[in-house]
Amino acid sequence: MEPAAFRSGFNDHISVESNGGFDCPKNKQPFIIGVAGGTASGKTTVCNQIISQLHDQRVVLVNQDSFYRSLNDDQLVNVHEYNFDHPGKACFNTELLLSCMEKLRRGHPVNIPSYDFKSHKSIEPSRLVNPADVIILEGILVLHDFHVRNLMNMKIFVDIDSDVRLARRIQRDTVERGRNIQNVLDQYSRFVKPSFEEFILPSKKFADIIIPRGGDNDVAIDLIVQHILTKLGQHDLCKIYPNINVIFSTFQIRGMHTLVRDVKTTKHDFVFYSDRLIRLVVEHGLGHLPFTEKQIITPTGSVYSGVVFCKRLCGVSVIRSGESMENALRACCKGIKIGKILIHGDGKNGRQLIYEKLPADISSRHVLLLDPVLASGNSAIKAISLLLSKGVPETSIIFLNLISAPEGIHAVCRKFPKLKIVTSEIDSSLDKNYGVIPGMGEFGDRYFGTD
Ligand SMILES: Nc1ncnc2c1ncn2[C@@H]1O[C@H](COP(=O)(O)OP(=O)(O)O)[C@@H](O)[C@H]1O
Ligand SMILES: Nc1ccn([C@@H]2O[C@H](COP(=O)(O)O)[C@@H](O)[C@H]2O)c(=O)n1
Ligand SMILES: [Mg+2]
Repeated sequence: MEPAAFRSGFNDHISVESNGGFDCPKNKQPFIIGVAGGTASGKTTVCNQIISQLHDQRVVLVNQDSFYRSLNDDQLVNVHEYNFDHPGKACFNTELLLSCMEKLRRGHPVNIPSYDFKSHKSIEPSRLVNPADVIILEGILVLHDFHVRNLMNMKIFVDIDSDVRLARRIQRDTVERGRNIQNVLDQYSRFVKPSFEEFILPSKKFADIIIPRGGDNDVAIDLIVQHILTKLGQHDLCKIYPNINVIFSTFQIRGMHTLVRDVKTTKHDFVFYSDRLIRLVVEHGLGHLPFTEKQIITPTGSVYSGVVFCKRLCGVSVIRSGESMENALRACCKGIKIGKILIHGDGKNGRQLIYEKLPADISSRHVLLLDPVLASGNSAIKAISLLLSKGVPETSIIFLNLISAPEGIHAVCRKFPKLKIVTSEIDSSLDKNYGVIPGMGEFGDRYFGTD
């Protein structure tokens, strides 16, 4: 089965032939967005907002600025004579840009040059960019060049009044790019403004979406994000199933995922970072338990209106991977009872319950079901069915895991709409062996060192 991110028919107006015979089947290509606009219109700001709202997706940003050619010594002496806003070959290395985009589109990692606006040169180190489901290409002239434009599935033009842009450019270039006001104004009137009028503004006609007010336009950004999610087929999971809770993604969490998902990560690091992620998921899951209000007196004699933790809890781990989550649960809930379930069966084969040992009074407890990976959902369904047969109400079950595949979410949530799932990331799909993609491999083997 193809990953969900690639199954939704996006890129359907791009065929393999029309894009230079790329070796990737057309339904496996990433969604490419171009963001153009005049200098300081807010392109970078808009891109960052889109990226932060797409936090569960694999997104990369490529800047056209990275492909500025380094100035040589003669050019540097007369830098104020240089036109950085012209689409000609002398200014940008568009061939390199196209080749990097082509590699990313084929699913290969690329090294993107780093550009320094103060020295007007490419500098080391370059930036390693990994393939992603969404690639955003941003820059003043990305809609001008036919070949670059032709890469895009969605073309955006950020449109802001020129006065506002000039004011922002003066501020930015004097603060961040080592310029003085006179340089900025001279460059603006000699090169930036004429090139904007001749090349950039006319490229607006190629845009699918024009965003007035740039980064202030929350509605436009939200619509764009919803459209991308729809195209990725990831749109509705949290909306269709309100019982799914994905913990808020931060760079810390992305960093931990990067480590645990990396095939090169050592067992020691895998365990360390999995434990950190598990702890976050467990803490988040506990936040979904019912509570009662309580007022206490602080040492200052003041009244604090708080809550009391839910007391009747238990954990149930699905052997063997789920056992890796027990320590975090014990660390958060002193003396918690933990039951075990062993289920046999792989892939889409039927699941068999091999062993279970659950607290006798489980039906009167809230149950935290522990299993780090939700793949097809078959094991989870078996485990949840057992809990229900023991009299645990569906509403009293919180299923905690690190990664969930959309297939598993659909299967579990359709069958058990009243339980809660707490996860740290939703992945793209399952492969033909029912492994989660991109996934993290066989969790139990990596965690317990049996791989
Ligand atoms: N909506 C906004 N309100 C205020 N300042 C903004 C806004 N959007 C961008 N800026 C500022 O204007 C400058 C240019 O924005 P940037 O996103 O870098 O534009 P571009 O990438 O189009 O050149 C930056 O200093 C940025 O912080
Ligand atoms: N060495 C350079 C290279 C480029 N510029 C200016 O940068 C502008 C593009 O970046 P934005 O973030 O504003 O889109 C472009 O207008 C160039 O004039 C520069 O000043 N020095
Ligand atoms: Mg920018």
